[in-house]
Amino acid sequence: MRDLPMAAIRLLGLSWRQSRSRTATATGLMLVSGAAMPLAAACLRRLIDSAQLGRVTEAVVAGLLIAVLLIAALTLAHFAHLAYFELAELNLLRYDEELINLVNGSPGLQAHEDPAHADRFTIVEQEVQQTRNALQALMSLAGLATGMTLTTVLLVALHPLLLLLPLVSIPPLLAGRRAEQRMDRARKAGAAPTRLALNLFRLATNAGSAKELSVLRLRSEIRRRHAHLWAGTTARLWQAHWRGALLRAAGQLVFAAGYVAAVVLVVREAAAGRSTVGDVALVVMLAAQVNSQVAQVVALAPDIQRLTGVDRRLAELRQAIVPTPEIGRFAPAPPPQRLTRGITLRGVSLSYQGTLALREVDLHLPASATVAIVGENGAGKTSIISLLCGLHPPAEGQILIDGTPLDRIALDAWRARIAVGFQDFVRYEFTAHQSVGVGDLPRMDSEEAVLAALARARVGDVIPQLPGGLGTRLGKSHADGIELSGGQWQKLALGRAFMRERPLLLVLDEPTSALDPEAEHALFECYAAQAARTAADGGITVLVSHRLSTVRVADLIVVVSGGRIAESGDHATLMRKGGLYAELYGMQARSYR
Ligand SMILES: Nc1ncnc2c1ncn2[C@@H]1O[C@H](COP(=O)(O)OP(=O)(O)OP(=O)(O)O)[C@@H](O)[C@H]1O
Repeated sequence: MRDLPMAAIRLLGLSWRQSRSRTATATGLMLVSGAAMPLAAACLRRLIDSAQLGRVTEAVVAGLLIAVLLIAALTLAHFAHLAYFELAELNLLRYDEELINLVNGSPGLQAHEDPAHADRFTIVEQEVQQTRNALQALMSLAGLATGMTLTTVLLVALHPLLLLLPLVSIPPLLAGRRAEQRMDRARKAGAAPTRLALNLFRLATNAGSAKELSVLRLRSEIRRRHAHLWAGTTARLWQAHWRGALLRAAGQLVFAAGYVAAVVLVVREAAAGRSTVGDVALVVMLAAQVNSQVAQVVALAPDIQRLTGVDRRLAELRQAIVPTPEIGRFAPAPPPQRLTRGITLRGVSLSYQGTLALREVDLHLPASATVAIVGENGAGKTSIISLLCGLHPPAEGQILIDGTPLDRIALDAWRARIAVGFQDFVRYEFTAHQSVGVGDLPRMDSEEAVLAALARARVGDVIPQLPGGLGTRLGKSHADGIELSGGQWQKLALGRAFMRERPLLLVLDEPTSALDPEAEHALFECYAAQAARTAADGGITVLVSHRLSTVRVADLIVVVSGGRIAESGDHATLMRKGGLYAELYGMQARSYR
């Protein structure tokens, strides 16, 4: 409860910053609309008493005022709605921007991979939508507070005991709060299964997984798991809803008893001749208003109380984002213009949520070299790439770029000198031009740069296959979007990787896995050419591959096994050594025969 005022102030503060005129208009209209009904009741008393005393003019003025106030009570809230509806949309946009920034706020990928963080994000993502209702509820509450204050003043002026009438409105509020806490707990407990169920839903409806699900006949198994998770979450929510409804009903009953007592009290006062007929009418009308005011507050309470949940979880999310590591006494250095020595990993270990994926890796990638990283699935190849790109900090050891530790180099500037084609590349549902162009944002709009990158990557043949050429919209999020094959998407990703012209590090992580052998062959020729361009700046080309025959031309082949460097050297040296590489190479050569 203590957090509620702060959460409300923060939401109103955000609204004020988004649009002062809309906030002021909505609040002003709601305040007037809230005051209108109690004022109309006061005018009614004046009308009845004046009519009894034969004061016609006074009675007519009171009657006209009642009409104006009723119109205000009935219409102003609608005009206020127009203003706060727009405000709520502006707020949502701001929250979305903040969430995008928060999720991408840490320098590495740890925030994305932490399951607790993912849970919190899932909840916040859903709950910020509720700030729309919370803002409406806060505005309505401002009007109600004005109305309730006026009502209380008018009631107390008639009889001090009538002050108890608004007080008996507190039990329903407390009951509402308890009910909402139950719902909050149920939602929190259901976040992880909901995430799993959504994942299964996406799997079951995603075109990409349709083939595999059909062939493996997994559909009913996925449906069964999805239904099971969903049923568990729904049952928990339903139970919390049901108990909450009982609590709220008990609170309302307490108020109903107080209302009956107030009406009886006023009728007795009138019978004793201590009040006028107008006073009786006033109390009957105000008591009914208190009833409806409290009912409205109780109805609004869940929306407002939910605001504390959103606010708290947003604060937790902000705190959970790992701040950019302190550089301490070192100012971040720019990356070198060109590499002269190369990149060195010294005693480097990497862990994912406490599990070691790389152990004590010592490795030197010489400037201008073409390096191949090979090894079995899960050996740790992509983990090495991730370290080089600064996506994960090493748990131990150092990465040196021409002798300067990577953690002392400005990360954004280092990444700007990397060109990369990831194994799990992104399928940007933009135009084909943009999907390639985003590989080098400053030159994104240049058709010449995009075509040159596609040519360097030797994947230019993908463009004539598209109905609208470079302008073709890709993916199903566009009504006229074209879906591409896995290989076509990968070709665009490769073009993207070749957009940056002079990278210090060009990484191609299994770039040919979805391509046909002909495309693969063309590509490897191209790697050699690209490596020569990159090498002019001392740039290093790193290629991760499972196909050993294609990497034999590399200057340095690094064999990774079980998170360690098993051996390294050029093809001839490694074959002479007769170790793991020679064994794997022999096996692959035999299987291709
Ligand atoms: N984000 C992650 N969170 C947790 N564990 C991870 C993550 N990424 C990789 N791992 C684990 O780290 C180990 C090394 O994975 P990595 O992706 O580096 O292997 P790889 O050699 O590139 O494999 P592949 O050839 O299958 O792509 C594996 O055991 C993997 O399960």
